[in-house]
Amino acid sequence: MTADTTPAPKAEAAVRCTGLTYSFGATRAVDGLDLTVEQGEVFGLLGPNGAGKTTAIRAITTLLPVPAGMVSVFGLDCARKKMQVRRLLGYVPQQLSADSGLTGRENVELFARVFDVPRAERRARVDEALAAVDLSEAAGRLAGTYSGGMVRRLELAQALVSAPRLLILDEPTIGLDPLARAGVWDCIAQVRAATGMSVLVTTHYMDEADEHCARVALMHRGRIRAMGAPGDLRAELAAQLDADPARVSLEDVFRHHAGAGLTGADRPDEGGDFRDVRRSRAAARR
Ligand SMILES: Nc1ncnc2c1ncn2[C@@H]1O[C@H](COP(=O)(O)OP(=O)(O)OP(=O)(O)O)[C@@H](O)[C@H]1O
Repeated sequence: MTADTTPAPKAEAAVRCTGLTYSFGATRAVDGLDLTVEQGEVFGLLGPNGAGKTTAIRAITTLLPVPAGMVSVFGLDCARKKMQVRRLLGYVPQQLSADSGLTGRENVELFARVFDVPRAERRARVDEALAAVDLSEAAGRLAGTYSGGMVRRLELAQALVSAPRLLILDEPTIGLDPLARAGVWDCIAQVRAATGMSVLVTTHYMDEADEHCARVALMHRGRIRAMGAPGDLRAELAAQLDADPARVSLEDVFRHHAGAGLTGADRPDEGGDFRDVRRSRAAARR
């Protein structure tokens, strides 16, 4: 008897974008984006302010139309199966979505109702979501009394309560101190390990993506400039430059692929590079 060598059918990708293009008037925010997020992976979409990350995410979440190209989530066409796609998603937007006048628990309960979690399961699912982000003890306090890190984790609980297969997070750690950032990433890792859900996250913190994402896409001016496992991208550049791989960062990879344009010198309205962005956000917080 011969062994069956037929390869197992490949699982449908969690996200597949092919030639996604989106313009705001004359501004081409996303310019022919090809991207695949495999099931179960944590995928980082990286780039400076204005790179087109949020626009791409909003097309994937069906909040923006797909005027050119194709976007699918678990094989469902985002342009034609909006409601089915939405049922598979948990989305934490960049803007704060928690209500400071409600307790942590009430915020999560609200999302459970909005996402139509069956009434009989609601209490248990809210408890589980709060426990997953380590907010069980603080659940009875008003969200307005939470620290920045707790608010971000609360928003994560809001997105998790509907048990999504794909979690999409837009800049989940922006404005947080290093300890709070680590707390958010720990929650993401634990939930992913427990549920096997796929995670698509945008950030311009290259060091965080390097540590926490299985694969990343480096985006600049609406286009992907490099894509792969962070370690592979760093090793490739080190080999090209004949440099010590330990001394090559993901930020170096980005600079290498995005070139001089990253400084914004030829696009003054966008302004600055990663270090400038970090500095300006830090200054804004002060
Ligand atoms: N509603 C809008 N109207 C007009 N232009 C927009 C709008 N939203 C985004 N843009 C422009 O589209 C481009 C991509 O913006 P987008 O917000 O997708 O970038 P981003 O990578 O998410 O940036 P950030 O890290 O600041 O969130 C930018 O040039 C931006 O100015």
